[in-house]
Amino acid sequence: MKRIALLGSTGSIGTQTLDVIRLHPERFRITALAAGRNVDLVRKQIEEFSPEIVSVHTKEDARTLQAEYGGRIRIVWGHEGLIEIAGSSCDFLMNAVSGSMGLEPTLRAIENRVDIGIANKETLVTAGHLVMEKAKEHGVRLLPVDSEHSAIAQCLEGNSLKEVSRLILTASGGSFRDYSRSDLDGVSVEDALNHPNWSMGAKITIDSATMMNKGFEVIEAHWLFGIPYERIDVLLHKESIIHSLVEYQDTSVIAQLGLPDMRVPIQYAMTYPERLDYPAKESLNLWEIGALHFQPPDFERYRSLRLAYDAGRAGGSMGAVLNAANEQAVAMFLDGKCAFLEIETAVEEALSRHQRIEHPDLDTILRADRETREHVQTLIT
Ligand SMILES: NC(=O)C1=CN([C@@H]2O[C@H](COP(=O)(O)OP(=O)(O)OC[C@H]3O[C@@H](n4cnc5c(N)ncnc54)[C@H](OP(=O)(O)O)[C@@H]3O)[C@@H](O)[C@H]2O)C=CC1
Ligand SMILES: CC(=O)[C@@H](O)[C@H](O)COP(=O)(O)O
Ligand SMILES: [Mn+2]
Repeated sequence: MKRIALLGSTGSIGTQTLDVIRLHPERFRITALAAGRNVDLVRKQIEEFSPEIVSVHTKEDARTLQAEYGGRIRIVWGHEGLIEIAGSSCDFLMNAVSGSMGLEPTLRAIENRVDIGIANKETLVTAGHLVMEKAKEHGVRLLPVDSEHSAIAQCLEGNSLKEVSRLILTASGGSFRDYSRSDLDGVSVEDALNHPNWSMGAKITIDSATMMNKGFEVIEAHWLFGIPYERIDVLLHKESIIHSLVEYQDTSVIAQLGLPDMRVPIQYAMTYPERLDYPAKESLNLWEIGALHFQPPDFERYRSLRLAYDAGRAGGSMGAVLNAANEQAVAMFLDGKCAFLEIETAVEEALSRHQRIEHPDLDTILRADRETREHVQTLIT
């Protein structure tokens, strides 16, 4: 029985992780849950999964839940609560919170020597160097949950990284993939949230529409697989059937395919190196799909993708600034405080103003994150 702690239990990846656990009750048991503000859903999850410890965002919600559950469950709260869940007694941590708030819990779980299912890509964008170094030091595996990275890990199975010539990440193009740059002027939040292939949380759906999501995934792939940026490519593929590809030095290309369903990579991360049956399965019939389409990305149209490549290559503190500026600007777009195109303008401005720091430690990263958010607020308001 694998004991699972889950960060972000009320979100898109969190609820799908619980779906996987429901499919295999003999294999998995939830020991800890962490959520934000959705207390009604957390209550239902407590009733169904009987965790030993639960974290919520506010002290008030924690008090209410503690009064309801008495001594049966320990209720913690806030950022410290998330870190406590990551350090709790378990065999596997699924990190499915959104944003750089996932960084410190990831580092705590590594110290706790548990394998980590890493959905929270912002952790690696912000401080991939710290995370990978610490994971190596403590012998902890970071198992990719992101569909592209799960695909790459599957394409690498049984082969040597030394023989890889290129990683090719597929990209749907997001909600505005058929728009020209001038069409993006004044697009609404509602339209931006309408992803053609995937149902996901709001923040990643906006990242997908700007293609910052793909830029983040390039950085994520660099850290997870140790491949330099000049050998990581992005390929537009609007059907999201091929989840990514690996080219080997003999020019053979291995791809992983499947219908867009995040429960498949979630389950693979949780059972790796085994593959379990997927009882909810719907087979991929390529004849039903008909045709698959491919296009190279236009870096002028998708400027965020270029910004991410540049920040990744520059390294040091640039990833933290890229992520924090983007998080702040996306939150403001979702709140109706700025236009869609202002997201990338704010990120570009934050990156150009920042004095790059070579080997930032955790405090330096957290300071860069905080200062960048403050700076973006002044840029937009
Ligand atoms: N969704 C997807 O298909 C994919 C997601 N990812 C990555 O996975 C991560 C999660 O994405 P997704 O599931 O879509 O995001 P969601 O927005 O759907 O979920 C975010 C989760 O984090 C919780 N949360 C928010 N604020 C806080 C806080 N202050 N303290 C503690 N918990 C908090 C939310 O709780 P609450 O709702 O209770 O407030 C919710 O449980 C992201 O990094 C994303 O990039 C990667 C690939 C695919
Ligand atoms: C499901 C998943 O992994 C998302 O990150 C997805 O990749 C978003 O799609 P695009 O960024 O390709 O639009
Ligand atoms: Mn992805």
